[in-house]
Amino acid sequence: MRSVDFLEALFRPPLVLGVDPRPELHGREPLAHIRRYTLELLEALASRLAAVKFQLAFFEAMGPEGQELLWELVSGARVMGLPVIFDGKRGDIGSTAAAYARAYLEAFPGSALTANPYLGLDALEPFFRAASARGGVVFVLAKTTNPGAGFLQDLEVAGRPLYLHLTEALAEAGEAYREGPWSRVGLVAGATAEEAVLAIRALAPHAPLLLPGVGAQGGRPLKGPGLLNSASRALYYPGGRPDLEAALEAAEALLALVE
Ligand SMILES: O=C(O)c1cc(=O)[nH]c(=O)n1[C@@H]1O[C@H](COP(=O)(O)O)[C@@H](O)[C@H]1O
Repeated sequence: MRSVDFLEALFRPPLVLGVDPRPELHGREPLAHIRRYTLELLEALASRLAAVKFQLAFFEAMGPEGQELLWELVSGARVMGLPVIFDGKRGDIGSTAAAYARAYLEAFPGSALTANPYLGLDALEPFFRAASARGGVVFVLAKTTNPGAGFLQDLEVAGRPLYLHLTEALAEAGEAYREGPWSRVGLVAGATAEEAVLAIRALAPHAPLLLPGVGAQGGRPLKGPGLLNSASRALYYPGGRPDLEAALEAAEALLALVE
């Protein structure tokens, strides 16, 4: 039996803490402060979260020490039994995708990775296989929160937007990776576009849905099976700075809308 499985996140409180650390908000020894603040936050919030989502770009931007910090925080979350999402939006030809899959889904069994579908389904298969073998989940971008997302995602093809064609194809591909009610092929749908979330859910009833954009980007949390509401700045920097007490209050306020 596997000791950790990301699908368990779907049975926890439906809130994801996004960790996107900005060193300029952490004083004179920023990395040490980020380490301490994040671990305290995770400890205080662990039982109230579905998962923690580490945005890889912010750690990469801190150089080699940032990478080290990331691994320490990932280890901390795992020790606390908190499921981890690596937000890397990876996507490349199959052989390279397989290397990304090794780096995240295989090295950290029971975790999730965000993926970019632009290269096609064959390029996503290594992620799906690794997730399936190691108790993970892949969240594929379907409908994103950025203002220009519609340029490709809403493109009308055969009478409906491209993101729904993608959703249908991924729901079909995800059937091979379904265990009970949930597939290991999940989708990302911005909480900023509620109608799109509902349309995606209708076409992909077995896909776990990651809903970013809660709070800072104007999205509000949505309630429903398999919906994971994700907030980064609104939870990690409530009021624009690190603040443990305010973060706990923000988490409870968001959860009150969906529990
Ligand atoms: O995959 C994501 O998490 C994601 C997808 C998307 O469509 N929009 C989006 O904002 N995100 C990520 O979610 C986080 C949003 O941060 P906040 O706006 O501070 O909550 C960032 O880490 C983004 O990279």
